[in-house]
Amino acid sequence: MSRTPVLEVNNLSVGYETTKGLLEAVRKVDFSVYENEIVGLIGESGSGKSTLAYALMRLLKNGAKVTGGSVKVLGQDIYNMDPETLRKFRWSSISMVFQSAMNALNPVMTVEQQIIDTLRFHNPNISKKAAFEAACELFELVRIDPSRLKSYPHELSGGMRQRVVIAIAIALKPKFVIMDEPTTALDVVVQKSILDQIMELKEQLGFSILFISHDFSLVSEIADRVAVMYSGRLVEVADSDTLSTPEGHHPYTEGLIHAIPRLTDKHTKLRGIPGNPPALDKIPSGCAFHPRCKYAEAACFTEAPPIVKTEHHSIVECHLHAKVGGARV
Ligand SMILES: Nc1ncnc2c1ncn2[C@@H]1O[C@H](COP(=O)(O)OP(=O)(O)OP(=O)(O)O)[C@@H](O)[C@H]1O
Repeated sequence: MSRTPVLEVNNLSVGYETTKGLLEAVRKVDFSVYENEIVGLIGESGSGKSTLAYALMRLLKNGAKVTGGSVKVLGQDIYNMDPETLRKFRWSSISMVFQSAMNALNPVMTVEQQIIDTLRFHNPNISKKAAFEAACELFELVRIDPSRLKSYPHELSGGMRQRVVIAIAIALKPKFVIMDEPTTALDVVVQKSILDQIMELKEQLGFSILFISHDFSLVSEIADRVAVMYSGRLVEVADSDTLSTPEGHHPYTEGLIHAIPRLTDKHTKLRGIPGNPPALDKIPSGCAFHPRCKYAEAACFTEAPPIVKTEHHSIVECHLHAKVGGARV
């Protein structure tokens, strides 16, 4: 069965202008997200997840720029769009839930005004009454009583604020939503209820999600597929079911799996990954993960690893997997 991609990323590189020159934080990344799919993007802090997300929205901040490759959303290359087409396309076809709700919302405007502004921005002719009704409907969708529309962001709880940000992201019924750590700042109970809600909204409205997080267990629970990022590269892309098997993965993925605390393993010591991810100006030669990899061999120090398909249905970028017979892709 052929699936329709909502996002196609080809050979994408993104760099930052720094005092040390242009340094790449995303390095030749390829992946797709299909209709109705949730793809999780995980990796330690600094692996390039947010840089990639902002590049997909064409919202890179000053000092950051795409240095190669392409991004297609619903078949359209967003870097070939003129500003007016992009303005209409963003939020109505692709939208984003940012990491911090407090930063995403304007503190001196009521949330009603912020939702109505989003609706008006794309449909200037919408009547006051229709915009208000649409805002009430959105609040009901994200399970906030519409009476709270008159509130300012600081008058709402953290969970409610994040729900408002989600309401704004889905206001124009986009087909693809990027969620950058949408629940990180919330306690686990609120986190769970927001995740359940995201899943419900996805079913109801039929959008695809790129869900960014550094929480491996959370991502493998909600995503259909998971992409693992390390030092600007996607080192493994696997079905979530495949990730429940601790073996057969990229050594970095294996390390992330072993670092997950499990309630049933009361007496098992957690095994973290030794060392830290490299700085952008100190990316190791060969495989960037080799200084932290317990399996590293001579080739890993000098040669870029091949991308191979493993018997566990993952695509991994690793010399080790190529050696044990994975098919190169
Ligand atoms: N404005 C900037 N100038 C230079 N380097 C930057 C800038 N912003 C981010 N970086 C670097 O780019 C790399 C990727 O950062 P990015 O924020 O995309 O990672 P991340 O995986 O999203 O991390 P986190 O989970 O902490 O948000 C890091 O090495 C970071 O230090």
